[in-house]
Amino acid sequence: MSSITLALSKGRIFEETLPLLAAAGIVPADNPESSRKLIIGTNRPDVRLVIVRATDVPTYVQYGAADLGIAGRDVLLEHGGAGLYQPLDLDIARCRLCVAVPKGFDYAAASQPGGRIRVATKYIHSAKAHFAAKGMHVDLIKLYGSMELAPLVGLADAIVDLVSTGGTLRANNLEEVEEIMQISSRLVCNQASLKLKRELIQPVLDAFAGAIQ
Ligand SMILES: Nc1ncnc2c1ncn2[C@@H]1O[C@H](COP(=O)(O)OP(=O)(O)OP(=O)(O)O)[C@@H](O)[C@H]1O
Ligand SMILES: O=P(O)(O)OC[C@H]1O[C@H](OP(=O)(O)OP(=O)(O)O)[C@H](O)[C@@H]1O
Repeated sequence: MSSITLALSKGRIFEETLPLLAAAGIVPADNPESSRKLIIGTNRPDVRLVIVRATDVPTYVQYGAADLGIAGRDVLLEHGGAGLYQPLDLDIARCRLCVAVPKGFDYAAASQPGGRIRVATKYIHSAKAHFAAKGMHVDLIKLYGSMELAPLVGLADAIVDLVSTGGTLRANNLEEVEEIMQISSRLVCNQASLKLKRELIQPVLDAFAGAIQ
């Protein structure tokens, strides 16, 4: 019997995907927050979930280890999207990619064409494209977490990071100075899977599309 595998990350994406899965008649058998299982069955024998790191979702789908996945636009832009069909913006995990600096830092002066600053980020590709379009010279420092700390301890002048409520910036005396793009999560599909397993995948795509508010 043919079956489909959906790659999801724990936390907000899993939580916000549950109603979409429900609309497709799919109910996970375990909660990844409490279970250590990495492969989670569902009420449907032909659908299973694999729980992976948010940044690994596109890779699992690209290589066909998962047929479908849900990943943020931020993650997809860094991955590049090779081999992935992106049929749906699910409008979940909404936030924005921003430039932020310590309060009082004169970003307007530093960001004049020809200006040079040091920027810490996990989003090297998107940051590079943004600053290149502004004609700024930027030394990018790759971090994997807690970007907000970098300007506070002299590692960088600015950060490029995700902002939602702005609470993390405020708590660390930082301010947003530029929005780079709006972010939400998308459904991605392995291109070969879509051809070979269309009869299983299409109803899931249709149910998700119908459930997006
Ligand atoms: N504060 C936020 N509010 C809303 N959506 C967010 C927020 N932070 C991140 N996201 C979105 O949710 C996705 C998953 O974020 P999550 O925090 O679960 O993983 P992560 O910790 O960024 O990734 P990794 O585990 O690979 O380091 C991000 O790629 C982004 O698109
Ligand atoms: O504007 P806010 O509402 O404060 O959200 C912004 C924070 O959210 C994200 O981190 P996340 O919550 O994913 O942190 P974690 O990965 O450490 O859980 C992002 O990297 C910011 O630090």
